[in-house]
Amino acid sequence: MRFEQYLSKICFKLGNPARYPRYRTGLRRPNLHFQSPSLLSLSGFHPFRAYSIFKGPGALKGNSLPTVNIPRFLSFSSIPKAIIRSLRLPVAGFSLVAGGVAYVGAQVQRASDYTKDVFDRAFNVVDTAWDKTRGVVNDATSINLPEIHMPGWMEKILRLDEESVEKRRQMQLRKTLEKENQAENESSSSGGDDNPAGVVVGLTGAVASNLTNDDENSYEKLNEDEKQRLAQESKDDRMMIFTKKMIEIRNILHDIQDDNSHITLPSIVVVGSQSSGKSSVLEAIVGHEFLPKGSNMVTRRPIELTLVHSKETTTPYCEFNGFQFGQITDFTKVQQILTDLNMAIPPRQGVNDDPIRLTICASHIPNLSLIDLPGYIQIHSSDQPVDLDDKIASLCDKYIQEPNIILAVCAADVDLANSTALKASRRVDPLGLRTIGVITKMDLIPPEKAVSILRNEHYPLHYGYIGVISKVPQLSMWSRNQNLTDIVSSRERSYFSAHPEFRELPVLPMLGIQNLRKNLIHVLEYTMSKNLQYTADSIRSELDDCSYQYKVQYNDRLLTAESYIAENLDVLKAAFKELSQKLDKNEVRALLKETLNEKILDLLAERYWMDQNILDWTKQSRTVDEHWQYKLDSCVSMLTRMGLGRVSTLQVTELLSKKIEEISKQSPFGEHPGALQYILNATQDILRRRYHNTSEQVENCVKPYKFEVEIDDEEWKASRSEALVLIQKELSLCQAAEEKIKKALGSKRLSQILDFLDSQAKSSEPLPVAHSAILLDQGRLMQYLQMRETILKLRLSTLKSKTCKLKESKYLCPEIFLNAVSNKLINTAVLFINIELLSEFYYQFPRELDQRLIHSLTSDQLASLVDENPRVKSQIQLQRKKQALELALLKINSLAMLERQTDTD
Ligand SMILES: Nc1nc2c(ncn2[C@@H]2O[C@H](COP(=O)(O)OP(=O)(O)OP(=O)(O)O)[C@@H](O)[C@H]2O)c(=O)[nH]1
Repeated sequence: MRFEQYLSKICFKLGNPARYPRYRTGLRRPNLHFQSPSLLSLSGFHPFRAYSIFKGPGALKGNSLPTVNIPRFLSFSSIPKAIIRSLRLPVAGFSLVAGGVAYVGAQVQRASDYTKDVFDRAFNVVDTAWDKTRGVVNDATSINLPEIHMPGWMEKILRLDEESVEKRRQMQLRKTLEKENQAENESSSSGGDDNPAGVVVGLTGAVASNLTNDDENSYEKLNEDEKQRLAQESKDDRMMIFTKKMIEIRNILHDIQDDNSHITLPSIVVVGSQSSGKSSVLEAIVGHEFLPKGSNMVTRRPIELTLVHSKETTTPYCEFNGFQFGQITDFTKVQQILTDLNMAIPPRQGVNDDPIRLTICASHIPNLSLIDLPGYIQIHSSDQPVDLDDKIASLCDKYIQEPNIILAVCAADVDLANSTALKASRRVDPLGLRTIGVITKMDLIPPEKAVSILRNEHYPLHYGYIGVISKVPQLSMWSRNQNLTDIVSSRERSYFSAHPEFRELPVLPMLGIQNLRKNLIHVLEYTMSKNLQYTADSIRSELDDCSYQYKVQYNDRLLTAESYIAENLDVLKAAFKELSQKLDKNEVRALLKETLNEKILDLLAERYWMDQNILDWTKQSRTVDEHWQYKLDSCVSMLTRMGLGRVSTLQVTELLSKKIEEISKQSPFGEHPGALQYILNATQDILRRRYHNTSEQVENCVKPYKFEVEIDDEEWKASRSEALVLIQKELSLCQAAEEKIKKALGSKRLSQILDFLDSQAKSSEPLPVAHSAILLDQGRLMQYLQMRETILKLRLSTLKSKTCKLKESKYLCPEIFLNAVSNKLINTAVLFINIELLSEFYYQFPRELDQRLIHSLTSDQLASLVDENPRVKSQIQLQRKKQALELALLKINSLAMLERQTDTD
């Protein structure tokens, strides 16, 4: 190949072969593309520059060598029952007494604190277990649900309003009084960190041990109303905790769910016609205006809302899951983001089923999971798709399936018979068992008609209807921060109390946002609880499947992004070590030698072989006059002033970059373009940092040679041998080129062409052209090569002669002297390149890799790097899914276990 290029280059310039001092193309010139822009700018190397040397003597001037570039069967409220029923245990009597008295007594405070703590453990034991492996499912748990605090309910938990429990408590109390200490011990030993039920039993015992008869008497002193109020509060708190836990589980499962997943945890899905008042209802529930508003169908994507009750949160905040907006406390901003995200769906598309996930955390909101959907439409505008109504209907149908609860929002001023929401809900829930009807705009119809709708006579629903007046009033500047729920409730109270029709008892609980909120909490909790076992079974089944796949496909080998990258780094570092042993001083020397040999040959060709007197001078006179002295001195000057510092440093940096790229591509990082880029950047950065220093050092140290080069005999001898090899190689190349032309044209035709060219040269008149221009070019090239062969042979014989044995004959044997000079330059350059560049690079590179690929990357960056390899990506995804399912199962089992124990008791 090199040979063809060599020939083609010559042919390129064939018009005047005599202008080409060497027919070498400089192919051995390094292809120096240093990626650093700054170094590139230093380069100045042009791919065709090699030709410039053919442009005559002057062309070489200034040319240095190329430069180096997320009715229930068992109520959760039975969890505390479980505790009460556990009072049948010897220790239990104490516990119940303690529960009643805990509310009022000072001792109770200590007991209840302990109880909270232990119950927390009962619920959160899985959290602890999970903590050990957390990190892998960071994404699933990325919503930072606030820490669960048992808000006073554990202080009240033992005070249940159920008579049977109270009787049992009395009986058990008598039985167990004498065995107090023993019970305490037993209960203590029955508790365990890893068994939630055990923890419950343990905690009651622990509480019991802290209580006295005085405490019980205090509880007895409470009147019935007080007891009922406390019991209700306790229930509400329990529900809240349960729902929150379930929402947590839902969030864990959210990110790992795919099309094959059958696990669904219930949410409340809000459906209704456009402008029926869905957003107003949701905002009244949340207490803030945050949903997109406008006439042009502003809800185009499902909005999955997770409401998280957090007592400690003084300033409510929102988080968009899957976005890096952080915690947003300004609800106007939330509204703007939601509007933008919705409006990003072009009208031509209509709706999109990719949900926006938003979590709202506040002290005044319940734990709820709600989904807002685009409103059903009757007609579409010209820029909307003709089948938009179908698209919305099918999107809503997707969400209103079991086990979700349907919140069918109907405006009171529209006949219920025409409610699209009710029609849709009836299709999937014909008995109306999981549909709640919300009648908005109650203020727009006569009270008697409103009451008639609420009586649930025409379109009965299991959970009935709730009438609201949810219109959000125009808020003044100073009332903007006020809780919207309070404002709406207050306006509702004024309206409903002003109309006697609403004062009838059966109707009262069916009115107002507050009642709607309470109903939603109860229905969601009930539905979740009802589905608890089914959900647990689904998770278990999916986990089994997932574990099986993991074992079969990956032999249960744990893989994390960190460990994967670390392992690959080890492989790369091993290859790097090998490289550093190979690419040593000798390698650099060979590289520079090749470069300088090219330079010498170019100089010889230009300065000597093109000289018309070379043949005579070599054959006959061999005199050293000024002419020939000047030639050698200028060649030495060209060699020593070629910018060796820059050239050699760039060549070595280029070689290093190339080698690092090669070993990186051969390493497992070869399948990670992103990681490769980090590696290459690290390489470039180190080399860039070392470049200037090294090149300066080399340049400074070769400076003396610009003025004087002293050669000893040994050096001369070695250089002579090398020069012979060099010229011999050049001769071989020349002969091979001739042979090639001969083969291509044939001997006969070639000699005809050569004869013609000879005759033409001798004739004063132009001869008739007997050959094509291409053939004539080939002939001229042949003449040129033959002449060069002759010169090279003569030079070889001179170099072999006695004359060239002595260093004093340097002007007669320039090839040897130039070779000796190049050796001196190379030795100096190699010395400093080795110290300033190679050693430093070999030290810094592995450390730079650790820094860039381990220490500096965020977990997201790390994950996206690892995901570049589809095989590893699917392994980590399956592993993440497995771990998320395990966590979800642990959490749901802890809830189910407490319920089962209560049932057994
Ligand atoms: N009088 C009265 N107006 C209400 C009531 N609830 C909502 N509105 C008004 O009805 C209009 C539509 O309310 P939205 O809450 O935006 O209805 P929507 O169903 O969310 O509308 P889309 O998102 O467009 O489907 C707004 O002008 C509200 O102010 C209400 O109880 N009484």
